[in-house]
Amino acid sequence: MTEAIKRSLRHSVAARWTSLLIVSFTMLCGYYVADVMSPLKPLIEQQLKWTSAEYGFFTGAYAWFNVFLGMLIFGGIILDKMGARFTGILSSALMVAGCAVKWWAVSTHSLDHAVVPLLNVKAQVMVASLGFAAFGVGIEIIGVTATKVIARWFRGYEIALAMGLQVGTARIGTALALELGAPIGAYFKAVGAPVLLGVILLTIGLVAYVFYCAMDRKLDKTEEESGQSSEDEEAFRISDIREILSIKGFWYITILCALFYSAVFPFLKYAPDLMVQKFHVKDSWAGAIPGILPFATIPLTVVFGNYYDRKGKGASLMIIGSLLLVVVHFIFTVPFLSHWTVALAATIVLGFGFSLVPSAMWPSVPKFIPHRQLGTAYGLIFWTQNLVALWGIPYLIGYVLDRFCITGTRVVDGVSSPAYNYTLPMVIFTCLGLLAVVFGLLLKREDRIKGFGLELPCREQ
Ligand SMILES: C[C@H](NC(=O)[C@@H](N)CCCCN)C(=O)O
Repeated sequence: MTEAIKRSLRHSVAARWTSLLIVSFTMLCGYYVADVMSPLKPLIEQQLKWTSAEYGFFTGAYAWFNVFLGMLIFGGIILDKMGARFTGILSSALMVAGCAVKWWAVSTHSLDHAVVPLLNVKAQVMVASLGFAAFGVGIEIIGVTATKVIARWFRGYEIALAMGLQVGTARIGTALALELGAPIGAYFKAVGAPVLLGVILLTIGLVAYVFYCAMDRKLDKTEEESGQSSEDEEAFRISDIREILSIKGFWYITILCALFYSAVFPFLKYAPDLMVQKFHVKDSWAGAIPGILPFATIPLTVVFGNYYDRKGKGASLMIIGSLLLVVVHFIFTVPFLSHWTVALAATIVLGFGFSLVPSAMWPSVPKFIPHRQLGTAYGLIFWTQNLVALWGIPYLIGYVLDRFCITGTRVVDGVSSPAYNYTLPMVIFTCLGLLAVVFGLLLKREDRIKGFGLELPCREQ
């Protein structure tokens, strides 16, 4: 056997980075579609005559199947049992199909005036929501798949930088959605136009992933030839779930993830309204300051990922990131700090927190979970995150706002809507951040006891 055959493909710099480029592109397309409806809310209300409650129903559909049908947990298990090629293609195809259904629902007139019996929900809202729910399964499972793919290719190399680059690239999708969604919709005078662009992007993402599959097959072959595939090929057993759940560090990182993202993702959903209600920003500029966040995280996630690779300190980075979150939310809580420049400065600091934690969290999991169980482990983490951060907390904040925070009525262009005091929701977000710090500290202590190596560099020196 020649030396060239003996070496696994993952030792090739070009192959490693090409694989990263391809899966990151597929993720970018997914994040575009995940966020493209947010800037379209006013157009949806004008053209499709959806109410805010209907928009909220649709937005929440993202997590329906993931959480209540346990699709994320099954997805992780399928990934470990069937591999990245099967799971990646399946989830990419699901994203395309889900987005196509959503596009059809918001573009057709055949659903006009139809209502779903018993549920009393407009048929258009329901069909769009079901499409979004299917898409939600696809994007979350491809997220787990991409993370496991990167862990495989970059083990012993720049794993945190690679994961940071993947998350940073995906956030370009979010930034594109926030920046381009409304102008495209307005230009074509159709909510469906930016969604159709999403279907096209996802189809290109699927084709790109098919190319990745060829590389993955080649990687399998070279790993086999070089005798490095034993761990990966050991079959996944259902009892592995028990094994994963018996690791205290796994629980700490899962709870930290749920708490941290609960103080970020739902906050972002309400941030434009907070800007208007507390910081007296004009309605038409409501999204301008929160919109800075994805841009700030794109380079920062990469910088902190690179730092983790070279210097380590993963648990400390997660604690610092969570602390920044506490500081930012506390600033948003203080009633007299209401100048827009305060909001701008706080959002920039939030960008640091929102980069520090993801760039240290995701590459830390392979330090204490074996590769063959990684899909299941990430699936369980994402499931908990979906349950708490993408479904439970947004619902709780909406309830708290309606029940305890209405202070009067705002009238804009002759249209009246409730005026809210955001102090209580911001106290909740601050507490979530504080709890995230506590679980970060617990994780760091567990790392010291068990020696996971979270404070050590990821890159073999
Ligand atoms: C890597 C991580 N991904 C997630 O948290 C996903 N479960 C949610 C994706 C939401 C897309 N707007 C991240 O994005 O930090």
